[in-house]
Amino acid sequence: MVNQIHLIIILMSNALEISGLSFAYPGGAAVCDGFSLALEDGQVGCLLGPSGCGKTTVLRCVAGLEPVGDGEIRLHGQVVSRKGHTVAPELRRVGIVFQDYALFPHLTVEANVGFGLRQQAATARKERIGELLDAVGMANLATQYPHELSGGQKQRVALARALAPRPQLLLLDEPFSNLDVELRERLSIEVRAILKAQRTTALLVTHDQHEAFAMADAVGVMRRGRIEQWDSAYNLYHRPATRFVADFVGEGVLVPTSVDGHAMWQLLRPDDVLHDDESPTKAEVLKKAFRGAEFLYTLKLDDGAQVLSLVPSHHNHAIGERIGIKLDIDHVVAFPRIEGADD
Ligand SMILES: Nc1ncnc2c1ncn2[C@@H]1O[C@H](COP(=O)(O)OP(=O)(O)OP(=O)(O)O)[C@@H](O)[C@H]1O
Repeated sequence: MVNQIHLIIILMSNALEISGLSFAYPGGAAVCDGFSLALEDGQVGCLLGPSGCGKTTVLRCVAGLEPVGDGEIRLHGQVVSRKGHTVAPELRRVGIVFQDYALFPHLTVEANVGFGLRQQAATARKERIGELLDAVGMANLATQYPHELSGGQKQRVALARALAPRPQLLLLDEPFSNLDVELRERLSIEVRAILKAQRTTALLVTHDQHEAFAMADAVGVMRRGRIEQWDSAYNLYHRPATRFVADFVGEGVLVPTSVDGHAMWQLLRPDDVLHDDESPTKAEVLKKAFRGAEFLYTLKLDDGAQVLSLVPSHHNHAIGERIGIKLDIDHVVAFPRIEGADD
C-alpha cells in the first residue's frame, strides 16, 4: 500500500520542481529570492539571462552543491533541498555537463563514459557504453584520450558520460560556450535530439538565446534571481511579457507611442518593418549589417526615431539613402511608459 502511494506520487509529480527558492552566498546579498520552476518528465528547460543573474547558482542548488535558504527543490516528488536538509549530490541521480568538459585526462573515451557505471556487471556496462558512444557519434574514437579530441568531441564524451547512469535529471551549464558559433548551433540541435531519444529531463543554463531556442521546450528569462517569463521561444520573441524580456530576447527597438491616451513603448522587431520602394513613408539608412541572405538596416524615421529592418540582401542601399518602408505588425506589443521605471 505504501509502495503504491509512493508510485502514485512519483507518477503525478514533476521531474523537477523548485518552489519559492531563496539563496545567498555566505556574507553576500540574496542571489535568488522566490525562484520557482517546474519541469515535466522528458522536458528540456532552459534558464536564459544576463551574466550574474543567478543561473549557475540555481543549477548548483539543484545539483546539491549549495544548501538552500527558504523554499524547496523536489526531484520526482522527493524533497532533496530545503532549509537544513540537503541530499548529497551523489545521491540525487543528477548528471552535470560543464562548460570546460571536465573529462578525466588519464582515461580513454570509453573509460570516461563508463566511469559512473563501475558498480555494474562488465557486460551490461560495455553494452551501455557502446549505446552512448553510438548516440553521440563517438564509437570510432572509443580508445582515444581527451587530449586527442576536438572541443566538440570532448563535449560529446562529457554528455555520454553524464547520461550513462540514466540520471533522473541532467544539468547543462553553458555546455557549448567554448565552441565556435557554427559548431555550437549544430551541437545544440544534435544534443536536443539525443536528450529526446534518451527521454532525459534536462535543465540548461546559457546566455546565448540561439542555443536556448535550439535546445529547449521552454525557456525562462531570468533577471536578478527570478524568472520574468517562462514560455516557448516563439512567445518570448513575439509576446514578451515585460520590457526586459522584449529587450533581452531578439533584436528590436522600443518606440514611443500613445494607446487610448496612455504613453506607451511599442516594440518593433526588424521583421515588423518591411522595405517597400512604392511606400510613401521614407526612412534614412543610418547603418547596415550584411548577414548573407539579409541586410539588417538601422533606419531613421522623419520624427528622429530609429527602427531596425531586415531586408533581402539584393536590396543593397547606401548609407544616407532614403528608402520606402511600411509596417507589417501582426500583434502589437506595448509596455506602459513609467517615469523613472524604464530601466
Ligand atoms: N562562490 C560565490 N561566492 C559569492 N558570490 C558568488 C559566488 N558565485 C557567484 N556569486 C555571485 O552570485 C551572483 C550570481 O552568480 P551566478 O554565477 O549564479 O550568475 P550567472 O547568471 O550564472 O552568471 P554567468 O552567466 O556570468 O555565469 C553574482 O552576483 C556572483 O557574483
